[in-house]
Amino acid sequence: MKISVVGGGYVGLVSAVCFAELGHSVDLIEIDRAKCDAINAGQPPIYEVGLEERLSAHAGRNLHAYVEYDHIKYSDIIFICVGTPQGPDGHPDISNIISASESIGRALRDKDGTRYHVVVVKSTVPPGTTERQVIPSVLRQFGKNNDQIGFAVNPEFLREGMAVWDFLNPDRIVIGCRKKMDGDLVEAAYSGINAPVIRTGIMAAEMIKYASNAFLATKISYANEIGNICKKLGIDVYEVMRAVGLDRRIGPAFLNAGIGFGGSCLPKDVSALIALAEDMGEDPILLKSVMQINKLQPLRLIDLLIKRVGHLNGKKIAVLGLSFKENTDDVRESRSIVVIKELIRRGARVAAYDPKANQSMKRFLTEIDYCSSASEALTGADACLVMTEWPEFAHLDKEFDLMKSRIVIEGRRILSCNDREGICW
Ligand SMILES: NC(=O)C1=CN([C@@H]2O[C@H](COP(=O)(O)OP(=O)(O)OC[C@H]3O[C@@H](n4cnc5c(N)ncnc54)[C@H](O)[C@@H]3O)[C@@H](O)[C@H]2O)C=CC1
Ligand SMILES: O=C(O)[C@H]1O[C@H](OP(=O)(O)OP(=O)(O)OC[C@H]2O[C@@H](n3ccc(=O)[nH]c3=O)[C@H](O)[C@@H]2O)[C@H](O)[C@@H](O)[C@@H]1O
Repeated sequence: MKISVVGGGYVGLVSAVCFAELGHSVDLIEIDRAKCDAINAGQPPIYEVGLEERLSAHAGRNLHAYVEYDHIKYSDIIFICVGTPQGPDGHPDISNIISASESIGRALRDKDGTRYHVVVVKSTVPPGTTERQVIPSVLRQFGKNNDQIGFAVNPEFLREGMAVWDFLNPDRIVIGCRKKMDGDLVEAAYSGINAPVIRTGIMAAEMIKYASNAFLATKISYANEIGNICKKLGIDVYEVMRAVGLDRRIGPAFLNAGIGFGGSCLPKDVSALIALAEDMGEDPILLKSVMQINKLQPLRLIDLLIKRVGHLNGKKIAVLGLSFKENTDDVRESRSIVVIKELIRRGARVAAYDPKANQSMKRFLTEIDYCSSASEALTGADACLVMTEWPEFAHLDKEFDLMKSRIVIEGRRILSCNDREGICW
């Protein structure tokens, strides 16, 4: 099949590479020329496990990146994967979606012949967006026989850090469409992947994505609330949740308590669902509490730190982990940003280290020392905060002896050292 993917970020680039891996011929449209050039050179502009090898195997062969939209007229399917960042009022900003839709409509207007195309929204968009915004934007620009274009929604469920594996091994593939043949075409793009395919209407597919992310966020805030109660009682919440998660009706995933959820999606998508509900006169009490717990959780870490070291003015605090989770260089909505800002506000000197995300964090925080190893950050530190579950942090132990005093607080549980002297969470 000929497939176009619009947007070469975490979702777009991973989807493009994986569709190429499945044997399709893929054109990727990315408006950022530097990213586009890097992709054509086989260099992913983002870090994802397994992405670089696969991209270099397909770039210039059955995967080509372009800044212009011209090539999409040869595609059977066009996946929209542009960003939908959070807007100021909680609603997502869908301006990239509208501009991509208009560009698609314009590019298809110039096509010859009667090739049929399905435009598929893979980006996360509020229910109603495809029907009310995407379809009219494409068709207005296309301006010809509407029978030549179909539409579908195919939300993406990959996790950063596991993106390639998740794309190729999904728990389910959700396809929402009006016409059966449009969904059949999208389904054919995934042939070779073994997963249940759920066929729905367009709005239900959009909603499935929000309902899934909101539920994951709810599990985390629930674990954090139980964790906060456990802490007061001197109980280990990890021990509790391990047993709770063995109930098959609950499941073990997403019950790790700590500093809360970050990233470009869970906070944004829960906020979008809250805004959507409020637009319709609903008061989404549960979802608002999920966000409230998540907002307060990183500040509890600072309280704990102050209890251990007293005031922070002039103290050196080592921060291990800057990305919002392990195995990614993405720092969007990372809990480390909130925590570091609070440390700085209280006069602390911050020495930070991340295996992959030092560079990306430099765009958000300039007033801290970026270190090239955990040992460098720990040397002479008054205390250490472990913020991300990077596997390389699991084995830290004697490195903590480089500190002025061995005060280590785990914002996320990762350390496996035998000597837990001075370590708490
Ligand atoms: N990051 C993730 O793990 C996941 C994200 N999603 C959703 O997928 C969508 C994309 O997310 P990310 O890949 O993280 O975003 P991103 O910000 O990493 O990438 C978006 C890319 O689209 C490009 N772009 C913007 N406007 C464009 C246009 N008009 N034409 C061509 N390219 C354009 C940007 O330059 C950027 O490279 C969002 O709706 C997000 O909520 C869904 C599942 C997982
Ligand atoms: O829509 C999206 O963008 C994606 O959002 C999340 O994926 P992602 O944000 O990449 O990462 P997660 O593994 O979900 O972690 C999100 C945050 O929650 C935190 N988390 C996760 C699990 C847990 O038990 N506790 C916890 O605090 C992580 O450390 C991280 O900060 C979802 O897991 C994906 O299914 C979805 O496709």
